[in-house]
Amino acid sequence: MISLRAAVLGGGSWGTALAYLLARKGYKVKLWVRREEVASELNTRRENLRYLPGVFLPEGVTATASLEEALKGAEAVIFAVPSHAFREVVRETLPFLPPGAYVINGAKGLEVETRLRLSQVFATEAGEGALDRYVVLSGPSHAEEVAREQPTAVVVASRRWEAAEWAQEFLMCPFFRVYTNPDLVGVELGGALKNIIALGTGICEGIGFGDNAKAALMTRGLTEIARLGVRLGANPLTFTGLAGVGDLIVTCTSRHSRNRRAGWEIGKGKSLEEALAAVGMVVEGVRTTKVAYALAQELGVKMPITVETYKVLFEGLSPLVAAQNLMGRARTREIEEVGYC
Ligand SMILES: NC(=O)C1=CN([C@@H]2O[C@H](COP(=O)(O)OP(=O)(O)OC[C@H]3O[C@@H](n4cnc5c(N)ncnc54)[C@H](O)[C@@H]3O)[C@@H](O)[C@H]2O)C=CC1
Ligand SMILES: O=C(CO)COP(=O)(O)O
Repeated sequence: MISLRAAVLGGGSWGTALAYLLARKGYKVKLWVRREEVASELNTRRENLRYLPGVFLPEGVTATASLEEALKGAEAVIFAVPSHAFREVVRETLPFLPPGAYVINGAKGLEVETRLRLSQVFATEAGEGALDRYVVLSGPSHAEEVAREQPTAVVVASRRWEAAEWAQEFLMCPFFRVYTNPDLVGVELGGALKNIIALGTGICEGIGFGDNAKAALMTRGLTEIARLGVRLGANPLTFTGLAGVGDLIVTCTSRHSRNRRAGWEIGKGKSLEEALAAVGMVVEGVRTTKVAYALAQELGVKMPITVETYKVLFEGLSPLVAAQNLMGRARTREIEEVGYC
């Protein structure tokens, strides 16, 4: 592919890793960060010490604190900011967004105040028609491994097939394999909801439970992700793919996962605030638990793991009691529940 210009918005671990990848593909990359000092440190040191130490940015990456400069001439704009900042950054970006540019969103979360998926947030800010150039990027992809060129497979989805295919070609490289999926709703929800289960798995490990408990949480967690997903219009098969089971596996088991780590700290007895401070990076699952809990109540979807995780995070329930509650639920069938609400 000919050399393209890309703007990556967000100088955390994911933004830095994606800027690295795109520059390795030979593109000219502008990495937007909020603070001038951070931009100049990235430009001189070539390393993001706070969020992705040990990774050196290729020459093709220039950091800037100016959105206007970052977006000038960009063929693609990649959002890599936490989901709670997404609406605000979209709003600031719109005046400078080149008309034909594709928007690729790597954030994995839901908006707490509105309970919207991030593509819906984008549509409310940019207009419904802008969704034709909007693509979500999801799947098992820890920044620490992507930026070290470790083999990774991800998925992109858009309501317009051509946009997903464009993003696939744009992102794909020998260490980053990109699949397409037409199910925007399912790919967004899979990426967001798996973080709740990763928190739960971390809690479980922090308590000292073993691999059986972890496997049970992941499997039954996938069931409730699919239940809510189907109720919200997703294709259940998406949850058997990279944005579903794939990302669930990596987030529940990887030493890189911030959601799993935060859960582990809570399982060891830390408060939510202490756990978040110990992680020091965004833990999307905390806010997503709030949204999924509210949606489950409102829509009457059975999500017992989400409910217990919510109570541990926000109502001071002891993790051990939460585990007992899950184990002590009325006996039920396995298969008939899958994909149901
Ligand atoms: N780190 C990873 O391996 C992956 C992360 N993601 C997703 O990417 C999104 C970003 O996560 P990370 O980069 O990992 O987070 P991070 O915690 O490493 O960094 C967050 C970055 O966002 C910036 N930020 C915070 N509030 C902001 C605001 N209001 N406006 C602009 N920038 C703001 C922070 O200064 C920081 O640079 C999340 O939704 C996460 O789930 C997705 C795939 C992989
Ligand atoms: O989504 C991710 C990997 O695919 C990152 O997960 P964490 O935010 O838990 O680190």
